[in-house]
Amino acid sequence: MKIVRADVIVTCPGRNFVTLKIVTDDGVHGLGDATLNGRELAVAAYLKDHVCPLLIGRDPHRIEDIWQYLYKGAYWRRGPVTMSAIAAVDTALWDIKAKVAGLPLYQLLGGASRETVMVYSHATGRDLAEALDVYGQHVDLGYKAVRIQCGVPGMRSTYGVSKDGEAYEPAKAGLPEEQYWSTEKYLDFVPRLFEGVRARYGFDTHLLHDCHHRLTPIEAARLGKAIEPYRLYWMEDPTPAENQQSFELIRRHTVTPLAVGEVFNSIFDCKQLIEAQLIDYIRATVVHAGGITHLRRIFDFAALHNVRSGSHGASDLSPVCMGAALHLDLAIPNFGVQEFMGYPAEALEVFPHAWRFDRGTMHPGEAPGHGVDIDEKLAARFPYRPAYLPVARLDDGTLCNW
Ligand SMILES: O=C(O)[C@@H](O)[C@@H](O)[C@H](O)[C@H](O)CO
Ligand SMILES: [Mg+2]
Repeated sequence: MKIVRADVIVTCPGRNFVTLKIVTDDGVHGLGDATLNGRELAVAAYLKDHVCPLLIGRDPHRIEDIWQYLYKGAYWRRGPVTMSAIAAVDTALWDIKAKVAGLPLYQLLGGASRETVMVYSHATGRDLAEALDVYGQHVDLGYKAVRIQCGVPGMRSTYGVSKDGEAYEPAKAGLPEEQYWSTEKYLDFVPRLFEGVRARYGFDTHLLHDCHHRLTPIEAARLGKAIEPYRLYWMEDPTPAENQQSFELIRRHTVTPLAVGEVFNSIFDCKQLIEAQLIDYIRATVVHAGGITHLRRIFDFAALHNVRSGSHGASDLSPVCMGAALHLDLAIPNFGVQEFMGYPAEALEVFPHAWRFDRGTMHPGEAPGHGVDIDEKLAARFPYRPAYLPVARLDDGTLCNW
């Protein structure tokens, strides 16, 4: 079998997505997600100009060899653009292999280790009262794990909260929006949010929260310690993880579980975090961490150190990525939880999918491959629209972590 075509499809059904479609001489095709929020066209160009021509004529079954060829052969290793492109190729090849075998992808990964995949949803509110009400709505929908984010009194904007009460979407059309941030106000307020959740809903649901890289290690340590009575499932991205050693300081002070990894693209971004058991959940995902092949390697390494998975699944990771992620989630022994924000209705139409959601759990479905396809005619009706993640500044104008 040979690869005869590799096409990059850019579409914006509610938000921008980049998809790689690989076609074989047998007429089988596979899809991979290549979406990098706010830098979509860079990955599209990397694929079109530098990767697709290298694929033509190769045997699609040689997934590991093609992965190594694209990784080692580029000379320039790692980085989100390169690794998202490699991920797209890898995911499409696994899709093809499973389709040829006539099996859902999870069967090729060792078969199901569980019946369903627990997902966590996003409860957001402009203030405490709204956030607590929305949390309750998610519990009523059957979610067993809910992440809560809330507007902070005295702060004009904050991470993770939609302005209009609609579904939260971080990227905005046009140039990046400037937001403001005050760690002091946040740290004063946020323990009350978790106290409110536990007082009203008890301890039956897993409670999650994303700090979105905003704290210094010592601030994160202070927060983790303060919120121990509310027993969070995890505190996510408390501080930027470029310096993995930072987490030693946080760990020394708190038993609040830590989850990190949505911006990671390689096992080397989390090697120390995992080896030294500085985190509890690794949140890397298929599209940004080199595809099924490389993410499986990360998860297996994490399993050796009692670290569980908690893959990023925001709406900027396409329904193709979600499909692929669910197969891995179902198969690996050290699964923790999968993020699921849902998608705009148009996106679900552009990407027909076998995965399904049922009261806080998901399943990748039994279709051969990863089970997600693309309606190219419909996709063409939604051309790319520039959209960017915001940036954040402190009161004095200093640019800080968003
Ligand atoms: O945990 C999450 O879902 C977030 O951190 C994301 O919304 C993140 O900001 C976006 O996916 C960035 O593209
Ligand atoms: Mg996050």
